[in-house]
Parts: sequence; C-alpha cells; structure tokens
Amino acid sequence: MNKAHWDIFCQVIDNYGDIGVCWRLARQLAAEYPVKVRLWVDELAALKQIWPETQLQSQQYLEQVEVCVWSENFPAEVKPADVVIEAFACELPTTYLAAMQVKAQPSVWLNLEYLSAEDWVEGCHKMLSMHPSTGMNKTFFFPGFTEKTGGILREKTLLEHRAAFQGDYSKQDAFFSQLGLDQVNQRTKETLLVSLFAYENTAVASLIHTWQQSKTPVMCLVPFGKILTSLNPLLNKPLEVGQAQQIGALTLIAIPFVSQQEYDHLLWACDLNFIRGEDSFVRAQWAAKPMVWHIYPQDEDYHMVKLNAFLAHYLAKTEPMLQSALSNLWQVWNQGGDVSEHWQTCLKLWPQWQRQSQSWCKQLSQQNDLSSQLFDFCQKRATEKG
Ligand SMILES: Cc1cn([C@H]2C[C@H](O)[C@@H](COP(=O)(O)OP(=O)(O)O[C@H]3O[C@@H](C)[C@H](O)[C@@H](O)[C@H]3O)O2)c(=O)[nH]c1=O
Repeated sequence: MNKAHWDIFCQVIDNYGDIGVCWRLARQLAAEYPVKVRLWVDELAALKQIWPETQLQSQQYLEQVEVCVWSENFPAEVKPADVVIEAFACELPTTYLAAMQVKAQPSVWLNLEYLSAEDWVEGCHKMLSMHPSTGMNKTFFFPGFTEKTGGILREKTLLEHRAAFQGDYSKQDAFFSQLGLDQVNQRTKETLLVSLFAYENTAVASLIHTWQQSKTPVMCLVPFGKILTSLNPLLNKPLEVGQAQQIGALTLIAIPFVSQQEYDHLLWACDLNFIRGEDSFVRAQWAAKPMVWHIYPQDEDYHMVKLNAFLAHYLAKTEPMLQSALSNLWQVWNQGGDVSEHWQTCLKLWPQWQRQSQSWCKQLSQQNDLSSQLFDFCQKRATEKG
C-alpha cells in the first residue's frame, strides 16, 4: 500500500505548546497510520527541549518522522505532500504554496487550530476558506471536547499504558530513580505529590504558604521554567534544578525539564498536577488525576472566557459543592489571587475530586481522537477526488 505523504508546518510562537502539539501529532500519525510524515519546524531548540534526541541539524529522522528545519530560504524544489497541515494559522512558504497550485492531484490543505472549549468552535470545525491569492481551499480543523469538533490527541494505547503505570508502584519508583529523584520514593504514604508547571503567577505565594502549614506533607516537583520566577523570590534561597527545600510541611524540588514521554509519566505518578497552555493541559486530563490549569494569558482577559467555557464542560456532571470549589480555585489561580481558602475547600472534597478526574477522562475517551479524525477526513477527501 502506498503511503500518503503528510507535511506539518510548525512555527514556534513562544513556549513549547506549538511544537508540543505538532510533534505529538507527527509521532502518532507516523506510528499508527499508513502515512509518511515530515515536520517542518522553525525552531529546533524548542523541539530539543521536549525531545532531547533532537540534533541541531537541518534534516533528520526521529521516531519515523522526517524532521526538517523551516528556514527563511525554503528549498524551492520541495514537492508538496498529499496532506498539508499548517498548525495554528502559520503561513506556508511561498514557493511551497506555488507548487501546491500546480500540483496535478491537489493536496488536502488543513489549518489545525488551537484547542478551545468555546461553543462557536463546533460551527467553525471543517469550515472551508478560499486562500485569496491562489484560490485554493483550506479546511479549518478545530480540536475540542465535543462530538462536533475534531477531538483531542490520544494515542491508541495511551490509556492502557497509563493504567499499567499507575497500577504498578515499582514502575513509578523506577521512573523517579531514573530521574535522580530517590527522595520522591522515600515520601510517606500520606504525602500529597504535586507537579507544578505554570506561567509566572503571583498566586503561587498563597499556595506555598498554605502547603507549608498543611497537616500532612506536600511534596511539590517543579520542572524548570517560568513559575520559578514567581516562586524563587518567596524563598530564602533560589531553587536550582536538582535542589530541594523544606519549608514546614512542604518539600519543594526543582526538577529538570523532562522529555515529552517522561512528562506523561510524571503526570501519571503525581496526585495532583498544575498544568498550563494546551498540550500539558490535555495530557493531565488523560492522567485522570486532579488538575489545576493555568491558561495561556490573552489580551483583555479573553482567556477567562476560554477557561470558563472549559469549566462548563468539565464540571457539567459534577456535584455543586465540588463544582464551585474547583471553579473558584481555577479562577483565582488564573487571576493571580489568594488561593488558600479555595485550596482548603477543594482538599476537603479530595475523594470527590479524584473521582471527577477519572470520570472526566472516561467521558473524554468515548470521543474520537484528533489524529483519527484528521486521518479519516483526509481519506474521505482522497476518495472523493479519486
Ligand atoms: C514541564 C514539561 C513540559 N513538557 C512538554 C509538554 C508539552 O508538550 C509542552 C508544553 O506545552 P503546553 O502545555 O501547551 O504549554 P506552553 O505554555 O509551553 O505552550 C503554550 O504555547 C503558546 C504559544 C500557546 O498559545 C498556548 O496555547 C500553549 O500551547 O512541553 C515536557 O516535555 N517536559 C516537561 O518537563
């Protein structure tokens, strides 16, 4: 069977979400579907951060994906693929676009959008748009949380792997040991193990203060990144990667930024995950553990609209007490306020919170995942054309 060629174009705007999503999609397509995937990325250093095997060279194969640097001098001889995905409305190279225009068998051209739980997404998913200068059509593909959207990324065996890891403490211990975190394995049974990945956030002061005074121990693992900028001024001595600090009931440990695969394991192993942006937010939902989302901040607080749109879905089937407790905690965390009281309320509802995280994950898993929806859509298009 001839494999269809897929090109994914990724422009790194900031952080790791753009490449995080594109790389995960590329890996899954290459591993699970009969397609040849080429990923064009303009900032290889961002890929290296989440996938350390990445070499800083213009072309390489990683995980059966051809990874190419997308530089300003885009090679004119590059032939357009059968399926072309521009991620997050990045602009395709002009020579590539010109080659698409004269291609005998037109490419399926898709714009993969950012994830949002807002209602309007359903109406715009799979909408066609004519490109002004070439007259070619591209289709908007919107990930989302409902049947009428493109779904979210979920590898075929993800939930099985997660369940196996979460059900086997020796696997979890081995994971922390291999990261040089034997200290985590020595925690007591009642310790709350937390991972903290967030943007700069003044709310962290109240969180740290509350955890310090907790009746039971809290161990907080902080992957190297922006939240340390807010955390470090609160400490007597700045936290460096590999270092731990004990303040009252709280042990803070700064850990290195790990690979995308290891990060999944971290989310699966922790009792509670603070996550941000898009990709870690999705992975935390598959971890089926309590989570607190720091959404990517936007102008005029538009992100709060998006946050509330997600909460409406996430908490729709949740009992009212937990609903308001989580909603308050998430909102105040995103507004940089004092989360102490809301944290205490959520903690009192801990077993319900855990159950809610599991049932949400189960509910989400009923939905078709993003890669399968993309693949089916392109197959259908190819048959229509053929
Ligand atoms: C903490 C950590 C994360 N990661 C990965 C998980 C994700 O793939 C990636 C982080 O991406 P996100 O969670 O999406 O958060 P982010 O803040 O890095 O990315 C954001 O970028 C902006 C440009 C977008 O507009 C946002 O929507 C969002 O995608 O890093 C690791 O591989 N190792 C780690 O140790």
